[in-house]
Amino acid sequence: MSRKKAVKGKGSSKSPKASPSSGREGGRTGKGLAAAASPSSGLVYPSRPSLSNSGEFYDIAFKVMLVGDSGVGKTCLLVRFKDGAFLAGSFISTVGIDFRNKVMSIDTVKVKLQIWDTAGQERFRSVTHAYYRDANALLLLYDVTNKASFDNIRAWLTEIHEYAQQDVVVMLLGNKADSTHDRAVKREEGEKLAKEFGVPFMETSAKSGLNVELAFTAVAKELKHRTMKEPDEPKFQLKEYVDKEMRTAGCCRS
Ligand SMILES: Nc1nc2c(ncn2[C@@H]2O[C@H](COP(=O)(O)OP(=O)(O)OP(=O)(O)O)[C@@H](O)[C@H]2O)c(=O)[nH]1
Ligand SMILES: [Mg+2]
Repeated sequence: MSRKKAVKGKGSSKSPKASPSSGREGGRTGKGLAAAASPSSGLVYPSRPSLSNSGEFYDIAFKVMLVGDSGVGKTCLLVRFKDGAFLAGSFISTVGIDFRNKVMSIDTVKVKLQIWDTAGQERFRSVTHAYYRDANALLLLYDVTNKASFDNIRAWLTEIHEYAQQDVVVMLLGNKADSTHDRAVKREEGEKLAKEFGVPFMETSAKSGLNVELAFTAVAKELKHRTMKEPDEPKFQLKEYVDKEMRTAGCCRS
């Protein structure tokens, strides 16, 4: 993780050039705009808390990207996490790239996640590539009711290795776990694939909220520990944390 792009102070957060200056904390970039924008690192090391656009103070910030095939539920997962709601009804495919911010309390630290919602459609792939290098974490989604989206995970991981930072945090999420009747991918298959690639895994549901908070919290904890770890503090074990949290909650929590 690069520390060089430190940003300090109110309103100076290095948002991508295409980000809005007012209104809701998020923005959308169309294809051309996104390709022209130079996405900056979301990492912030202020000596005192910074103020996010929504008026919330935070101590440290990271960029998280949602990736995976079109229709797997990336936008819905983000909306569930940010607003606690589910976007039911017709499917509106993301165009280009979009982002929302959320400040979380991790231990005693305010962690701002700048969450980039990418378009899964093939035609936007070059836009997504431009953003990989600044991502601190990637949530890679497939849809448990769509086998093809699961089969494509290997290709996504190849792409991640090609474009993302070497130490990027990657977590595999099998979304739409609420759709028990339409399930096409067993949980064990997801677990096996994640094990093969050495990444943490959980099933989620943007509809029910299952594990949504946990997925983002786990990533935020990992990033915060990497950055602020005391010399004598043991290394945070992301996979162990996820496994323990899921066991404690009987595998299913919202
Ligand atoms: N049952 C169920 N449906 C979901 C869930 N998450 C998303 N959906 C539905 O799946 C469809 C696609 O969701 P989106 O979040 O727009 O998918 P996306 O990954 O953002 O797609 P792109 O923007 O094209 O990359 C929508 O009709 C959602 O209502 C879920 O957890 N459970
Ligand atoms: Mg979308």
